[in-house]
Amino acid sequence: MGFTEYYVNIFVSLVLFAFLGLILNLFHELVVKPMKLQAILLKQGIKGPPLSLLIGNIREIKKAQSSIVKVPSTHPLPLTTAVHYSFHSLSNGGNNMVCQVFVFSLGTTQTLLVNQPDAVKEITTCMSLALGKPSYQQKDRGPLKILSPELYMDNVRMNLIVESTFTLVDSWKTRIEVDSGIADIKIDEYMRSFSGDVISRACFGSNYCKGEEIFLKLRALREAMSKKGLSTGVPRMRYLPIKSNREAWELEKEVRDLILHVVKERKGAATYEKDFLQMVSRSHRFVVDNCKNIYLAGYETTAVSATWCLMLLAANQEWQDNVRTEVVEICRARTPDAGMLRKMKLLTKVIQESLRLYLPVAVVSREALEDIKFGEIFVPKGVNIWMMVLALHTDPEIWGEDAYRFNPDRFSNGIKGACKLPQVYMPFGVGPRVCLGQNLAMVELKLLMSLLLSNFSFSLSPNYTHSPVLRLVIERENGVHILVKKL
Ligand code: HEM
Repeated sequence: MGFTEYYVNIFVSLVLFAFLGLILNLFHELVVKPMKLQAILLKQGIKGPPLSLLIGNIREIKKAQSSIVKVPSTHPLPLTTAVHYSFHSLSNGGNNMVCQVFVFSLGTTQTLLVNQPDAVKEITTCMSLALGKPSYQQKDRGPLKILSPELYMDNVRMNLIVESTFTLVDSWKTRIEVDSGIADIKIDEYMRSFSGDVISRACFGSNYCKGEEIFLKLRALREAMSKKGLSTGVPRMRYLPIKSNREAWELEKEVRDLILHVVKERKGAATYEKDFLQMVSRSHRFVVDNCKNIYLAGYETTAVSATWCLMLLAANQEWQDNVRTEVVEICRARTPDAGMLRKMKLLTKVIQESLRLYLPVAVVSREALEDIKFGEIFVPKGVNIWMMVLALHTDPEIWGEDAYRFNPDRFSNGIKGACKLPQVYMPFGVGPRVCLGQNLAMVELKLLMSLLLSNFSFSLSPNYTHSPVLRLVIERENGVHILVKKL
């Protein structure tokens, strides 16, 4: 054997070994592991739809989602969000050992869906003990910590939010003038611009115009992913070079470039010292991932919450009038500050109730990082646990007969007084990975609502149809139309 031939043979053998290793690894990840996890769950009587290779039961999930019950547009509104029925319809028998859980698989991942209070008690404990990390998210919060609102919700940031709110108020005043006194406004885009503007200014030191391209691309990315069922989480399938993935990769690259551009600009302009980007000085990948998280986590969520809250105020005139009276009395024609916002008890109750019924994030998820036990149920490491917070927020056994009704008064004695199991109220999640922006979000919502209420009155437009749908967040399929009048 010649010298060259010898090396070629070694090279070919190495390639073959590597290929074989890859095939074995894929077989283990895609077939052996999910089957093993499913067998452990099955042994305990926890069944799920049959597992099909690679795509799991994504088809069933999609089918169930598309058959969501549409709630008719009637006044007063039936506030049943209907969305969670799509998940209930997937349950094949459930299990009544400790809780009603059922398993479904997202591609190669086994997921337990939990919506029973007994199990939630155990799960929230597990979350608080940091035994799980949010599924499909980075393990380390990293520089996200700097958003800790106790530290950073100060007057400067507050003023930035006020500026964003006034931009919105002014644009509505112009619309009302053009429409001779009363405007029929589809509020969704306005709420998105507002929320995007706040994130851009308060965390990234730019305004919505600059951030807009990033938000639009992120939205397109989100849509591309949810269209293909990828948002429901099939981690390994994300790497296959199929058309939808290639589209998503292209968008991801564009978002990355745009974010890095903002980062570079920020480095050159020393303005607001607590600006998020100035505090982050690690690798590009790390910066981009964290910025993407903030843009995504803080943008749609707040926009959607504001939209639903306004819809509820428009549909409940008495509450609207009462909250307006409270705001006017506290503010006395001054711009609200932190002290004034704290005194707005009625507004706080309205926002809490709105976040109960129309919480943007319907599912809080964790991946078991080690074997754990929930009551009698053994959950092996690697299984994802999805908590259907939406179902828990509207369970009559927890909230009483009027669980589906808009009744902010239930929060008169705080969350503890509002329901039997206060730990199930978790619009911002729970445990060590609880939402980092919750205080910022509450301040945003309070400022926005108080300034809108002191400038305008609202009612539902005849063009409004009640159609909440569960995508990545609970949003409205046809948008929320309200009639807005200047006071
Ligand atoms: C009404 C508005 C908002 C709602 C309802 C909301 C809700 C949530 C929920 C449910 C989670 C998951 C928590 C868990 O898994 O336990 C989360 C995570 C997160 N939120 Fe929010 N959020 C809102 C606004 C914001 C804002 C304005 C920001 C930042 C500017 C933000 C930043 C984050 C971040 C960074 C995380 C990930 C935390 C981690 O993984 O450690 N959120 N949010």
